[in-house]
Amino acid sequence: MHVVVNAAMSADGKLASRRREQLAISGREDFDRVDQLRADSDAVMVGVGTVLADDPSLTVKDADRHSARLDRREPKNPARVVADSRIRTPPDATVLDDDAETYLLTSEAAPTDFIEQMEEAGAYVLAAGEDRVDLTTALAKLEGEGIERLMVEGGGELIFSLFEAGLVDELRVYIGAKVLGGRDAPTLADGDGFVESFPELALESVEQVDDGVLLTWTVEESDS
Ligand SMILES: NC(=O)c1ccc[n+]([C@@H]2O[C@H](COP(=O)([O-])OP(=O)(O)OC[C@H]3O[C@@H](n4cnc5c(N)ncnc54)[C@H](O)[C@@H]3O)[C@@H](O)[C@H]2O)c1
Ligand SMILES: Nc1nc(=O)c(N)c(NC[C@H](O)[C@H](O)[C@H](O)COP(=O)(O)O)[nH]1
Repeated sequence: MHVVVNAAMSADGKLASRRREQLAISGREDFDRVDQLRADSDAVMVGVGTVLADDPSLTVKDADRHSARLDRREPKNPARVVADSRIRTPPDATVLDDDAETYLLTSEAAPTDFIEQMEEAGAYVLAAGEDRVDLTTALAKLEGEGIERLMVEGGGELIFSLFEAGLVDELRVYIGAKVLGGRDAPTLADGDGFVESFPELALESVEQVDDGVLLTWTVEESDS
């Protein structure tokens, strides 16, 4: 599986303000690029923190253009994937609508009645890990479902865990022309933070997009 993390951050490294509300950091051209990346992916993944904060749809917005470009007869949305250890996704969340398939990655700690509720809403529930989603096992299960190209849209907790597990192949960061501040505002990689060995990146490209910059990095193999 090829895993691309894509996120937009402010000039001071924040994914959102301290209120954790949906906030456009990207401009139009960058949102178009994200739409294309979604269209080119088999699935788009977020953590449940992003579902609770933004209620995203994670669908392709300009489906006609991308299906023509990809020579598809019918427009097709990528699957949606939510990392949600104990199932906090609300039953009326937009990611559970009929516009795309949705996989909910949970742990053994997820209550059975919540699992049933999600399945009734049409989601495929995959359990991996005891208290928290074991991302290595969960992504292997997704690969078994035919997902080869996975795009991760955040947030910072999920992105940190994916780096920690050594699962990220590529990082695309759009840096927008805003300063958000806030010591508790989410950043690109939150979690507990690394202290001894740090994921190393190789810069592939630097590009001006809108009034910001798009950085594309590949992730170096770790020695450990
Ligand atoms: N600017 C951007 O590109 C962008 C993208 C996505 C989200 N955001 C913002 O980020 C914020 C949400 O980010 P967040 O960090 O709070 O939440 P998140 O989306 O990273 O979700 C974290 C949650 O996922 C669940 N989870 C399950 N297994 C996990 C694992 N192994 N590791 C980590 N988490 C696991 C946990 O319940 C955890 O609390 C919102 O403010 C949203 O607007 C911004
Ligand atoms: N690329 C990007 N630029 C931004 O400025 C921004 N705020 C996000 N945020 C990502 C987050 O995951 C959002 O929740 C989804 O981008 C919403 O997706 P929908 O439009 O509902 O499909 N992403």
